[in-house]
Amino acid sequence: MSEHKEEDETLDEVEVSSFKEVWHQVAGHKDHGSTPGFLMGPNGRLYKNISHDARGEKEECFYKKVFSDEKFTRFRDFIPTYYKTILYQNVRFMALSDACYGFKVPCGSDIKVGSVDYNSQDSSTKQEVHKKKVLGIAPILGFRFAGANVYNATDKTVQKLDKGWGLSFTVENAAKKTEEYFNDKKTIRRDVLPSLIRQLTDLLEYYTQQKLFWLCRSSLLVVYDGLTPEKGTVKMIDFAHNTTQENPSDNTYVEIGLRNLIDILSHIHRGQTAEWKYDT
Ligand SMILES: Nc1ncnc2c1ncn2[C@@H]1O[C@H](COP(=O)(O)OP(=O)(O)OP(=O)(O)O)[C@@H](O)[C@H]1O
Ligand SMILES: O=P(O)(O)O[C@@H]1[C@H](O)[C@H](O)[C@@H](OP(=O)(O)O)[C@H](OP(=O)(O)O)[C@H]1O
Repeated sequence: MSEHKEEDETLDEVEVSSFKEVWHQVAGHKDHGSTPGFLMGPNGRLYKNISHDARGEKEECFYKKVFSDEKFTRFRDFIPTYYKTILYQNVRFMALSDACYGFKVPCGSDIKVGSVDYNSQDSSTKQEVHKKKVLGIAPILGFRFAGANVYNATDKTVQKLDKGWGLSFTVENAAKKTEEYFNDKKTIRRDVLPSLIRQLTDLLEYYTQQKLFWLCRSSLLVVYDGLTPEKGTVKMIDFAHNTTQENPSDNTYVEIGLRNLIDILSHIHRGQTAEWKYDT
């Protein structure tokens, strides 16, 4: 459990009284023991609990670095905005922009990117856990869905596609499975794809040319609106395991995932899901 810091801000009554449970959370820790993993605040802010262990503090350091060092200016476009760290009921939370803010029905998916799920900074036990874990096709495709929310336009409900769904992907069915995330039971939401593909392509271009950091176990948070045509956003989240560049080939792990995801989304957009083949 990390100590609170002098610069942590306490919140006023108005801000605290507007805290709500995060109903659109897709994956990740819902809580850390008796404290919530996330809280939803006013004005499109999301508060992430960083008091649980060293991972929280490491992620906070990364956000603080990105939002203070101008070398990272371009990267800021691809991640939630970090505002401040606050202390609430003796627990530290980072105040971030909520990627789902302004969406009528946010259909979010949490896509872990990278063909490896551990790095040299993980303890040997953690490395072993991740090596042994059955992660389906992630090592081949470079991405896996940790979960997704999809709007069902027929009965007007939001359906959860869980971790089991993400692990049921194979190299043969990956495009068809990904398409399920865009299927609202009336139509395949191809209208949202050009914007999502463009944002992913921009991120890929940035990530492959930068030499500042390497991400491990980070996710793409892809969100489109279940009700509004063409509305979608992509943000990279979860930075507890970033490292500075150790080996020039390390960034290719994430690059592979981004390339394959963009390729699959492009096939879905063209209505060519059946033709998609893993390009070895
Ligand atoms: N800035 C954000 N805007 C909207 N939703 C977010 C944001 N950050 C996180 N979330 C939601 O919370 C979920 C978990 O986020 P995150 O991966 O940061 O948490 P975590 O507990 O560190 O995850 P893990 O268990 O994978 O380490 C995401 O899948 C997403 O639904
Ligand atoms: O996606 P899955 O299969 O649920 O696996 C989890 C995922 O790899 C998280 O990224 C990881 O948290 P960190 O990245 O913060 O280490 C968590 O570790 P944990 O169980 O030790 O929290 C894993 O259980």
